[in-house]
Amino acid sequence: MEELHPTQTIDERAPAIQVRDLHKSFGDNEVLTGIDFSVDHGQVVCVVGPSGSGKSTLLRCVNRLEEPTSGQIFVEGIDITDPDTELDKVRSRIGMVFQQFNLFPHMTVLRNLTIAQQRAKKRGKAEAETIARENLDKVGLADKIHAFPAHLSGGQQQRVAIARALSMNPDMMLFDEPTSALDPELVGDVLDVMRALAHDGMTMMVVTHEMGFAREVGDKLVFMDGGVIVEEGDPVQVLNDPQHRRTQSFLSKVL
Ligand SMILES: Nc1ncnc2c1ncn2[C@@H]1O[C@H](COP(=O)(O)OP(=O)(O)OP(=O)(O)O)[C@@H](O)[C@H]1O
Repeated sequence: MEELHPTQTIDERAPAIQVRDLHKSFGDNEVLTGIDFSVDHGQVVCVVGPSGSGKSTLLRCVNRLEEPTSGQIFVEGIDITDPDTELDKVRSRIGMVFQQFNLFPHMTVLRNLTIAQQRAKKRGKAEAETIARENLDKVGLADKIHAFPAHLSGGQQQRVAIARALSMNPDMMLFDEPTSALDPELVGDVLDVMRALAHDGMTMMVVTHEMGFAREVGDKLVFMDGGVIVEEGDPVQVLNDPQHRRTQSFLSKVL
């Protein structure tokens, strides 16, 4: 039997995500300047910080949409910065939801959910459609299966994007400002879906300024500024305890 390289083996006891001394530069602009943190299985970690502080870059490094300049990132014990790691296998364990939904506009909702399953997971059409229907039901959009994205509200499109990510059976989900592009009245439905996922035990890393969500389901609140984590802790404590005044001062300006 082929021997596995140690860093290629999933370690169930390891944190879901562990980041060590992560640096990322674009040219001579160092955007992440030494990030250390971890996310345990089933935890919900919310990330806040000013525009340009590196929040999206951090998420994008975790699923290797960006290549770190230095440092290490372990996903379930696998070092994804190791050149020997098969990135596609690790990426398939991580679902990502973007601010702008990123649905294919020329495809129906159903096709948006089946295409990656068929291509990346090699599922047959019938199986992919069954899984798609289950996940659309979960986000309350079973009746929109044949609609095109342009005929849905922003909130509905984002719920389709969440259902699409779930259809790949991820172990964890990364959300990059999932409600920032939505009209205020549509935010609640998306947050309800995310709350339900959190209650089901999904491991989640969420860039968001929705502090009601962080308080209610977040296990950790991380404040980034200038490419580093400035403060972190239990959301209720970070939001109330004077010790975390830098996070509070930032939030008081943006909320
Ligand atoms: N592909 C890229 N090429 C060059 N610079 C980039 C790239 N991506 C991000 N940056 C720069 O990195 C810095 C951090 O960007 P990032 O998007 O991670 O911040 P952010 O905290 O998520 O901001 P926002 O809240 O506005 O989305 C910014 O100065 C940005 O211009």
